[in-house]
Amino acid sequence: MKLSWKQGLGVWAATTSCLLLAVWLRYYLADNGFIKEPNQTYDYIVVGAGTSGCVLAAKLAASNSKVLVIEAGGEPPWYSWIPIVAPILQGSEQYDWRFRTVPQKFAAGALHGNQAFWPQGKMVGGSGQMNFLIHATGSPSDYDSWKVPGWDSHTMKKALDRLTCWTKSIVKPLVARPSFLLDGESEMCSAPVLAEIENSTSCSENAQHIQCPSAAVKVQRVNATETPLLKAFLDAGRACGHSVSEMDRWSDTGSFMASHNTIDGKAGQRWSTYHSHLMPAMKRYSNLHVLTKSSVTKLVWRRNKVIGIQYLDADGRIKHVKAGKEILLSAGTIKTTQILQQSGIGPPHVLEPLDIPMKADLPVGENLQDHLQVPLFVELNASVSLNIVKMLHPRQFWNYMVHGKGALATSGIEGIATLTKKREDGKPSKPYGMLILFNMGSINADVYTSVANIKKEAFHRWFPKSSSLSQEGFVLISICLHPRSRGHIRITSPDPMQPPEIDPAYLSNDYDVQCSIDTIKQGVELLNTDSFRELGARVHWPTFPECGSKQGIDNQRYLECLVRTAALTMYHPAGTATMGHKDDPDAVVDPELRVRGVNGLRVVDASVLPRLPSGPPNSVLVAMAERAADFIINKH
Ligand SMILES: Cc1cc2nc3c(=O)[nH]c(=O)nc-3n(C[C@H](O)[C@H](O)[C@H](O)COP(=O)(O)OP(=O)(O)OC[C@H]3O[C@@H](n4cnc5c(N)ncnc54)[C@H](O)[C@@H]3O)c2cc1C
Repeated sequence: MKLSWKQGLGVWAATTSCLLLAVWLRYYLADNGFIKEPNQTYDYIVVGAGTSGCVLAAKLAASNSKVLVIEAGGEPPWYSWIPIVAPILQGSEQYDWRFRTVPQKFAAGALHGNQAFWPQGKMVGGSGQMNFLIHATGSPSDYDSWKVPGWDSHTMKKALDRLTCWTKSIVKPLVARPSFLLDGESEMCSAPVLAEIENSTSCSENAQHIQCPSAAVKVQRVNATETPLLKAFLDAGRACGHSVSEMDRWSDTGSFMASHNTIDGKAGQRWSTYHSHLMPAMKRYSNLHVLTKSSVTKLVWRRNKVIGIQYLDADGRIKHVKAGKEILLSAGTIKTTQILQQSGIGPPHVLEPLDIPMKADLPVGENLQDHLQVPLFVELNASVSLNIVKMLHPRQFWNYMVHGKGALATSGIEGIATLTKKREDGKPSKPYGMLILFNMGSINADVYTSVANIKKEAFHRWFPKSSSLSQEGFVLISICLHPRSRGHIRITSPDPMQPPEIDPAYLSNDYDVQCSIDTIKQGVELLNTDSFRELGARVHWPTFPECGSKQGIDNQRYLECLVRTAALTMYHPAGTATMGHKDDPDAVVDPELRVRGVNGLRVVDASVLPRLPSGPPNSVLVAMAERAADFIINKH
């Protein structure tokens, strides 16, 4: 029987809808353990069910404690499990906090009002439920530079190794575990595996001996033999004299490699800490309660001890819950800062004008830092990239729904390079820049301009071919790994529902501009190698009028202007409740993440990072939260 195109479309739409419904049912019916009304008292209250909060809650619940997780957002939408759709959640009123910075003096020229938009997840899973899934562990020198007792590179390596389990390709087909082992249980990698590394060689001997952790980060490595673009990236790196490594390396020397993404390789799904930690713990422990759509506004005090929280429930009523042991703030950098200041923990110059009684004079909100990215579009004339037409092909849906494979099962991030350079004494520097290969030829102007606040005209000068849905190409992202600019987050009203003032002071330190330029130059150099020439690679230098008419790599003034115009957030705000030695005046929390001078309160999220690691921080935060849970369990 021959179908007309309309009938064919109808069959395709019906099949797709059924499959989507099946996925939806699978996730929604599986989620239990959410409560409507909390008890009056718990041992621990975890504020925020994001990357860090999910880990803490699961580990504390496994220690037999009564745990309440309180989350401002609701359950994540079913489509958040599909790796490629992450950007769709940005800008959503329901799932994104939609923070905005104040106008930036030295950056953000392409953005309306020089204001950067900062998406942050507002749902169970937090920002880890909408992120781009890059798994990175940083470099050893990152942790040593913190100079915080107990957080050196040696300790962090152990914590990160405990998280991730590498295995070799011959153990395929992968068998996903039905639920996670929790405390005290473990298994070997060679049996049901928790991580997929295809074609790995460097770790294969070790793989049999590594103990899989109780609740691991599943990591899928993009396979260079399947993606010609990644192969070209790695070959170009090699041709330019960089080292290329098979696996995530624990080293300060920098290298090019395939991206490791936190994707469940078997199902092709996002692997956030909701999935890895909270969801299995909710199914297993009746002492773990999760309350959603409830926003914590303040801490409740008895003298210098925090004994509970005040929150607004889903109907906007003010309510209170007590914690017998501790409150753990894991609300993410911005909201944790806000809750602390609103509760009287912060610097006098923030609290006094608002008549908020001071409980602890600490530099909460200072030391704000973020990674900035400069994305450049590289056009190709070979059919090797993803684009919207290819992604929407019915075969991709089928492949995804039936096999958990294909374009929808990827994040689009395929290659990562950590860069070093020669110092004056001839020795290599520590990693300073990162290149990311984002395999996406067509970029939707409406989506991108609205989520990133980009002026339409600037966008078209930046991504001139974006209107073609079948465009071949990729986005080469350059990141300065250790920016020196520091900003702040400050509340400007005693009303907890008013957003705080966010000023990252982007590019206020000239080092950050030059660091971005050096990274861009190393990225563009790759395009002159045979591997990219064969694909017809051509970079589009944005033609911003304010940057003059001489675009290109040899024009320093153009490059400076480009960075100040086109740098965007890489979504990693951190540092505002920084961790430090217990007597360090710049520290908000001590090495065990207790708020200095306050009893019963810890902070466990990106705000405690003294300095950003050499890469996206999500997996580092998972390791930190696992360690924090150990501190807490050992204490009580
Ligand atoms: C778009 C995007 C892409 C990213 N890509 C990557 C990547 O590829 N790789 C990577 O490593 N990192 C990435 N990141 C960064 C990474 O996801 C974050 O650093 C990490 O998730 C932060 O974890 P957290 O625990 O500090 O906070 P979050 O995960 O943001 O969790 C905070 C939680 O607290 C809740 N909350 C806030 N206020 C309250 C309140 N008052 N009451 C109750 N609950 C509250 C929030 O709703 C949220 O669920 C990305 C981030 C974004 C936004």
